[in-house]
Amino acid sequence: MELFKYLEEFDYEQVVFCQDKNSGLKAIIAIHDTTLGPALGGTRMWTYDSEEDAVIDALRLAKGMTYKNAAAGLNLGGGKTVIIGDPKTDKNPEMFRAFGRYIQGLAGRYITAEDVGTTVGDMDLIYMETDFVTGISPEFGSSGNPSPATAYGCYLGMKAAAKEAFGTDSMEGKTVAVQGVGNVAYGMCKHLHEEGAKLIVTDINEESVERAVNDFGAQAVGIDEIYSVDCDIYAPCALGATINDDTIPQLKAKVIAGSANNQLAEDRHGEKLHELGIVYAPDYVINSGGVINVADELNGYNKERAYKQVETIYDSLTKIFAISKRDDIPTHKAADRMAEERIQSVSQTRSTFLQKEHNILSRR
Ligand SMILES: NC(=O)c1ccc[n+]([C@@H]2O[C@H](COP(=O)([O-])OP(=O)(O)OC[C@H]3O[C@@H](n4cnc5c(N)ncnc54)[C@H](O)[C@@H]3O)[C@@H](O)[C@H]2O)c1
Ligand SMILES: CC(C)C[C@H](N)C(=O)O
Repeated sequence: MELFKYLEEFDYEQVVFCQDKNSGLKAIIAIHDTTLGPALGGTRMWTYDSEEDAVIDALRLAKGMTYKNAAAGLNLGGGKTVIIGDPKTDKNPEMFRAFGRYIQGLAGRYITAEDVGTTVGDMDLIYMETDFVTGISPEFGSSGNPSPATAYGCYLGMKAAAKEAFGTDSMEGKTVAVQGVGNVAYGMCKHLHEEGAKLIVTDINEESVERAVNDFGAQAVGIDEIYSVDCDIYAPCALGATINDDTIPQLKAKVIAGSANNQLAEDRHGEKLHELGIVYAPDYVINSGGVINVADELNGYNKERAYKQVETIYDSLTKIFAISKRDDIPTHKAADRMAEERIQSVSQTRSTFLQKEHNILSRR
């Protein structure tokens, strides 16, 4: 790929390639934009088909974090890391310590946390080498695993989308088709089940499916069946790009609301959903509960304060749906506009030189 051409097109600030032969670390840290503050975004560990795929994933996810953090009202920029490898077989403590030293080298321009394939234990190893990591064990004064907060935000965001589509935000009797019942989706399903929703689930991991069937009476379906099942809401909670040319014609859902990052394969798929009258909750808004929760650590973590801020996801989505209707634009465009306006207005207030930035990392 022509890397610099891509960086210029989407205005990335920095990409760092990290290699440690001893531990097998191969990581890419992408920093998209730090106008609002240091770039905060998780670390994903995944087996990629090629190094180029890994670079592209890091870049797309980092840009998503810029928009997510801006739309969530956080004073944080966007960045993300991918570690190339199988999280089940390729991890070792030295790998995360080596990675922590690379983060320390960025001197606070980038702060990490969990994403797919990484755990609180991995964050604790990074913390041995750097302070610029969140989502570490609560014993250190941290918020721990961000998934429950993300799950709560997705549940509330789904209710806001249901209100838009069905005129009521009650989940009672609604059928939700969930793709991937991992950390976030399990918590989201718990909230939905408690409110009386019917669940249809799929996952490549059989144990995850069984857990949802046993705990919530969910109906299990095959991996490819999830798009076409009879349901009110489709919740993509695995990996990205599942809203595409193949899947859109299969959907019976009137709402798409789930935790996965980068759900639209391309922008035009968001336009197609708008044309079809399907209410799409933009991914980076509905799934911002986790980052809102870990970001609270920068002020000294307070769960009550953090969850109150997570609850604003409902109102943010309601506002986005209103802009989409008013201006007849797809919801993902309305969300982008909201995020870009915030970055633009803060960049103007920050044009005056200040010797020492306030409140960047007052730490736990
Ligand atoms: N964990 C968080 O706080 C958080 C925050 C924001 C966004 N997200 C996003 O939400 C998504 C889920 O995150 P998570 O932490 O629950 O991850 P996870 O790994 O715990 O769960 C993902 C689940 O999807 C399953 N899966 C993978 N490919 C699949 C496929 N093709 N079909 C069906 N199932 C498949 C996996 O087996 C796993 O059970 C990711 O896209 C992540 O980036 C997570
Ligand atoms: C907890 C966060 C910093 C990262 C999270 N995985 C996200 O995509 O939002």
